[in-house]
Amino acid sequence: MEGLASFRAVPSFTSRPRSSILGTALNPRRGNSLSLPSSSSFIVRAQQMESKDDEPEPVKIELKIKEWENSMYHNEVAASQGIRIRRRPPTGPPLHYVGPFEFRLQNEGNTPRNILEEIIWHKDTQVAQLKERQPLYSLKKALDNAPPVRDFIGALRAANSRTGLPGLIAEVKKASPSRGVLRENFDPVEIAQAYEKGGAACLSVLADEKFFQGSYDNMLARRDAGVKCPLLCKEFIIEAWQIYYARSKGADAILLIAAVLPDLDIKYMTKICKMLGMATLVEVHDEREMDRVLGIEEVEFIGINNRNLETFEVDISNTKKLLEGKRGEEIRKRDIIVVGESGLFTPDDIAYVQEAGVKAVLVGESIVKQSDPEKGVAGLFGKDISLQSV
Ligand SMILES: O=C(O)c1ccccc1NCC(=O)[C@H](O)[C@H](O)COP(=O)(O)O
Repeated sequence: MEGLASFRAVPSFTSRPRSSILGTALNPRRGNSLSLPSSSSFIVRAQQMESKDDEPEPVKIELKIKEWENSMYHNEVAASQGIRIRRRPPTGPPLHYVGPFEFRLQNEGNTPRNILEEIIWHKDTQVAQLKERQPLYSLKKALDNAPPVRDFIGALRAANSRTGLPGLIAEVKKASPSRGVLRENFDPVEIAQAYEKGGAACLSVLADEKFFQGSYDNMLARRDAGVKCPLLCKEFIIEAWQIYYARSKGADAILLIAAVLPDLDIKYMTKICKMLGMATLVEVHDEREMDRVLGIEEVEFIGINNRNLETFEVDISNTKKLLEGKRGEEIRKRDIIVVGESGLFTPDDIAYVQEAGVKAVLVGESIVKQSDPEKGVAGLFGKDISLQSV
């Protein structure tokens, strides 16, 4: 269904030069013709190319076409792997004209279909801006001053053998799209210290500002405050540049979401992490994603999210379902560490996912909401799991 989004009068319809580009373009990667949306909407896209700089008009149009082709190509590959999350269309909603009026139509193609897609489209814009300020070559130089990498998976294994319980990745989470603000009085460093004292093996730090009220700077602040737990940068990664950025801010591990990234991206980004000494937690939500990820030999660390990031529905039996049968066997054979993520509130929940086969859990809401997060950790496990206790 189409809806009117914005509407304004333009001085003259003919004052805007129309491009002669029509409904097909060459896709250089495949050397064949790529089918485009209806020619009229494509002409309007080309018309929209308002300049940010002094590039001549044909160059700008060419660049926009390339940009458009890239996102279309990505979406085609992603869709062939069952990925529903699309990349942001580079030119936004197309313009339409009626007499002297110009208006934009919101439709399936140019409006995010769910919250995850909205986050990804926002990331796309944000990363483009950040990259302009700090291109990859200067980011790579900044890595020389980054704090040394700590062994994220090693810390989880050690905690698991010390306590006999899943190692805890405690999430420092102020707010979320599904739950709103979780904790008003939020001091990220104080919460991290409390989690560590309570026995967390690692911390998950939300970096996204717009949807989670997180920040990259929280990571460095924690390290400066002497927090020793390795840090997972909880961010929506769509480009390798973000991995270098996370490392420069002190991250020891990053998250890759299989619902967003095609297999080749996961493989490539996992290799970059390895090169940087970081761990890669690859997150899945359903059997199809699990099978894709198990098909990537570089993967050694998998998170099963019990939350559907498109609908927010949470069901902890998802962890059990994905670890049953052949998948569980393969995971054990390859000694892959599995993390049960989201919706874990009680010692029974922890016992349930442990029984299903996880060696670690990622928990946010239930512990961050406690007035004393250190005690919250003990409450979650039904016992004191701090270093002093065992
Ligand atoms: O938590 C959300 O609302 C959310 C929405 C969209 C994308 C991601 C989202 N959360 C990320 C997570 O999966 C959780 O922060 C993490 O697993 C901890 O979950 P919980 O213990 O239930 O807070």
